[in-house]
Amino acid sequence: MASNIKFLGQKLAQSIDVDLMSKYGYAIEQLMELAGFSVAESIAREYPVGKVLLCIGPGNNGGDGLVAARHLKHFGYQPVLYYPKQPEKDLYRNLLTQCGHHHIPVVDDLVKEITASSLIVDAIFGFSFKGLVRAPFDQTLAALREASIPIVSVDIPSGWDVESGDAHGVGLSPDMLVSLTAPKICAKEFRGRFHYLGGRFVPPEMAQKLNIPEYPGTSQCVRLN
Ligand SMILES: NC(=O)C1=CN([C@@H]2O[C@H](COP(=O)(O)OP(=O)(O)OC[C@H]3O[C@@H](n4cnc5c(N)ncnc54)[C@H](OP(=O)(O)O)[C@@H]3O)[C@@H](O)[C@H]2O)[C@@H](O)CC1
Ligand SMILES: [K+]
Repeated sequence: MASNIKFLGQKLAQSIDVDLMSKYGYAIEQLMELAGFSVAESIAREYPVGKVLLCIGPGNNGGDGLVAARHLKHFGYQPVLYYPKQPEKDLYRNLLTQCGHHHIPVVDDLVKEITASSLIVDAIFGFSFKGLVRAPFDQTLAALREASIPIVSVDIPSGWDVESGDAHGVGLSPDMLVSLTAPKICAKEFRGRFHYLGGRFVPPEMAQKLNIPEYPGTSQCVRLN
């Protein structure tokens, strides 16, 4: 590990998120844009341009995926979205509209798209995931577990408990994990090749408490392993 960075439990991760949007004055759109941008940059550092299947969940982890898709398109990748549960919320609708105007299609046949892609982005569940995976995402995770292409997980490997990891044995085994703000406790169990940190929006007071490493130059991400 590159620094003595703090690993966050579920409650602490959620309270940091609240602090960023109250005490520190951020809007969720700003945080999400920088989070998703950092995911796209982490991917661009390690994987060649190609077709990327982004699996989008119903919360803000999914929002990060929608942002990452748009930046990946600008970087020359061919993103497609699998988005089985689309909440009626302006935040996500606007991000989806932006993807539409970037000619990023929404696809239905997950198994077919896995076969046609060179990389999967898991933006299904983040730090608010709890309990056993409910439908329709139980089926989604089952299909993704069968995939033979690399998976990049945003913040948490989906299906993993935020603190105890893949306690039920139904979670994904990503090749890359992009932790946002700071890694969650489950990231100690990460066995993939690339562990990155993104979300370069942490104010110095908070960065010091969490032992966030220096981001190099103008980069939005820093490798942790
Ligand atoms: N400060 C930061 O670092 C920032 C972090 N950001 C990102 O936000 C992420 C956290 O987002 P979040 O709080 O919206 O929750 P998230 O994990 O996406 O999931 C919630 C959804 O999942 C669902 N759900 C839950 N359990 C389930 C189950 N067992 N089976 C099925 N469904 C289940 C739940 O459904 P519900 O329980 O409400 O029915 C709800 O719809 C964080 O990880 C990071 O990626 C950035 O965007 C901004 C800055
Ligand atoms: K995820």
